[in-house]
Amino acid sequence: MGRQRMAEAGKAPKIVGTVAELRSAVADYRRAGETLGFVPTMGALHEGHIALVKQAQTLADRVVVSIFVNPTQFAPNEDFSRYPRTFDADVDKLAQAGCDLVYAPGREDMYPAGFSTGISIAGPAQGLESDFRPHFFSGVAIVVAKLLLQTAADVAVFGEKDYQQLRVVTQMARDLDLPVRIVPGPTVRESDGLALSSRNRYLTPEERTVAPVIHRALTTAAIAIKAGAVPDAAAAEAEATIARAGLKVDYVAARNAETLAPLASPDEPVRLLAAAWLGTTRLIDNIGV
Ligand SMILES: Nc1ncnc2c1ncn2[C@@H]1O[C@H](COP(=O)(O)OP(=O)(O)OP(=O)(O)O)[C@@H](O)[C@H]1O
Ligand SMILES: CC(C)(CO)[C@@H](O)C(=O)[O-]
Ligand code: BAL
Repeated sequence: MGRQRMAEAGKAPKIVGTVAELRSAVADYRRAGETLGFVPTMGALHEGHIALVKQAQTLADRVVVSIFVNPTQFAPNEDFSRYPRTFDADVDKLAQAGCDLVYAPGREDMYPAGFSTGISIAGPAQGLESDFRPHFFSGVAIVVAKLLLQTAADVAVFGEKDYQQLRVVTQMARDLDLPVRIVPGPTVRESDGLALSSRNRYLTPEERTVAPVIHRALTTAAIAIKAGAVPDAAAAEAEATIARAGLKVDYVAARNAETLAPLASPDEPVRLLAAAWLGTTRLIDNIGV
């Protein structure tokens, strides 16, 4: 797939809110013989999201971005109600990026009364995030499956920042024969290494100065593993570093980079993944070895 026609940067994208409007806009692209790229988001867009849009533009002729804060992936005690909602600013950023179409469904469009279907995933969904957010991947799976079926995109870009989510979505697309290519987008970071995240705006100025410790500790561990350290020992060392900086660690783990299973042999590809609380903000990050 090559990009034949780029939406004009600065031109407002078309905004649709229902599946019928979305399908009609996508049908126009299809009639013109154009391919479709997709970037699902929960809004509060930052440069990490925009990088995914730009990547999708290199993979398809048209790009649709969804903005939907998905209630089914939040537990009742989590931050659904205070999750940042910045729709107008998001659309401005997408216009600057040359995004063609914004899909912003309402809750009742995605989950009408009587909605009864679920998707349960084992494999890469087991452990890590699931140990601390047991509801999370069933919520992500159902909304991503719906979004992929609604957009009928050829290719969808997911950020490596949410690495386990990327692996889970890749597995689901394969298992369900979804006719879409799932492509990873590299993590965009601040200059001090902190991964861009919509939730970073919850951090106080003091917490913000501490937050890069996660990336620093993972980087140190990755270097140690490359130099021959035992991955689990390097992960434990990173966990201690992050805890010493005052964070409450959910996990730091070295896992098989593809299956996310615990490591069983020395020649597996390794991914280091971490989640930790800084005050009331939960941060996640990961790095390849
Ligand atoms: N720093 C980043 N670099 C690359 N992709 C990212 C980055 N942050 C988020 N993404 C990706 O953007 C997509 C939408 O994510 P989402 O809207 O949840 O943003 P977020 O910043 O991850 O928010 P949150 O703080 O809720 O985790 C996901 O595929 C996610 O992995
Ligand atoms: C993929 C996603 C948009 C599903 O709600 C969300 O989990 C996210 O923003 O990473
Ligand atoms: N970026 C992942 C979405 C979530 O944490 O709910």
